[in-house]
Formats: sequence, C-alpha cells, structure tokens
Amino acid sequence: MKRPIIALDFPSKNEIALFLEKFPVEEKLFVKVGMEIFYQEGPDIVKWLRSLGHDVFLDLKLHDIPNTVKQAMKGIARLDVAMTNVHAAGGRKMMAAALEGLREGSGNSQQIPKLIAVTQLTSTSEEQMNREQLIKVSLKASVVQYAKMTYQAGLDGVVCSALEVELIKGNIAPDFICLTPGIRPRNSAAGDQERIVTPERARKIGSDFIVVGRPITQSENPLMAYQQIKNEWNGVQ
Ligand SMILES: O=c1ccn([C@@H]2O[C@H](COP(=O)(O)O)[C@@H](O)[C@H]2O)c(=O)[nH]1
Repeated sequence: MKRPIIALDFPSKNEIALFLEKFPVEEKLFVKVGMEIFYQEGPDIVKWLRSLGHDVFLDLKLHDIPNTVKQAMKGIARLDVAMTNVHAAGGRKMMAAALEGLREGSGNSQQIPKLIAVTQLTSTSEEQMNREQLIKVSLKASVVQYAKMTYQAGLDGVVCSALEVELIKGNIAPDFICLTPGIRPRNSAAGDQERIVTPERARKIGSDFIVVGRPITQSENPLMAYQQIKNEWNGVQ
C-alpha cells in the first residue's frame, strides 16, 4: 500500500516521540521533516527518524544563489533522506546546482535522494499570485512554467496541488513526480491551505505522493486518521 507522507510539524523532538508512540513500532512511516522541527533540532532529528526505520522527505525548500544551494545540498546528501526540495522560483541554474550538490555530496553514487521543486505553494491563490507576485497569468500556467523549468534542470518532479497534476503530467511526462500537499479529507478544515483536494480525488487524478499534516497530527486519534487517509489514498473501502 502507498503511504501518505506525514508532515511532522511539531515544535520539539519530544512531541514527535509522543506522536509516534501512537503507531505500532513495526509500522514504518514516510514522514516529512520541515522547517519548524529542523530549525529546532537540526540534522539529528533526521538521523533519529532514520534510526527508527522511517523514510524521510526533508522539506527545507532551499531558495538562494546557486553556489549556496549547491553547498547546502552536499550536506543534505549525507543525511540519507529519500527526497528533498528547492523552490523552482530560484531558477534553472539554482536547481541544476542543487542537483550537482546532491550528486557530489553522495560521492556520485547512483543512490541519491529524489530532488523536487516547489511550484506555487498550495497556500497561494490565483488572486494572491496576480496581486502580490505580479504574475499576470493563471495560477495553472505559472505552475506549469515552474514545472517545465524544473524538468529542464534535470530534477525528478515538483510539489504542486493535486489540482495541477493532470496538466503537469500532460505537458511534461507521465513519470514526472507530482507530490501534493494541501490534502484534506471531507469535512476537515482547510486552515491556511487554498488549493485542497481529498485523498480519494488525489489518487484518481494521479498524484504520486500525498503529504498530510494537521488532519493526522491534530486529530484526536492520529492512528485512525492515518489509516483512514491511507485507505482512501489506496482506494480501499
Ligand atoms: O506547497 C506546499 C509545500 C509544502 N507544504 C507543506 O506540507 C505540509 C502540509 O501540512 P497540512 O497541515 O496538511 O496543511 C506542511 O508541512 C507544509 O509546510 C504545503 O502545505 N504546501
């Protein structure tokens, strides 16, 4: 069964440990380490999660000049993560430098983490993008443009809303990874997310990975919430 990626957005390692205690030890999860916990605990949080057998998507969304991103990626390459990312808005040169950094940091081995790029954050609406970023095209056109730049830079895929998956795969390649946050089961609060999709719809549309945070982490019964989302994501009744 495909595993939803759980966004471990907690303020400390202790809180993550308490959260993980709710899952059977043999359940190996795919978890997302983002800025909130990484800036508190540093790389040790990744090493600890790996030592427990969980797969890690390191979601630091690097966005800086190419050389800085390349050097940072060399460090990330040593953390044994399954996947990591940058912002496509950093440009093709920056994305290519990120890939070089990952390759060099992994000793040019075949086994490097998947590298994907954020297109438009799922918390961004078309109206906001037009007004604040002064990008005067549709949100979908902007996402596809970022996805094309990402592909040209040689990366594995993008972070987008499931609402854009068909368009991206149709314009680029069916196997270009589309990882989709902004996932909300029916009747769950959108919060700050703008472009949301249910796990079932994400599956039907063709998302490769879904990322789910608060609907699991803030649930009264995280294990049950996780299992329900996992079943829906896999089309299990
Ligand atoms: O466009 C993006 C990129 C990353 N995220 C991250 O995914 C999770 C979503 O958490 P929820 O609680 O399910 O909203 C969060 O860690 C974000 O940093 C995203 O939402 N959108």
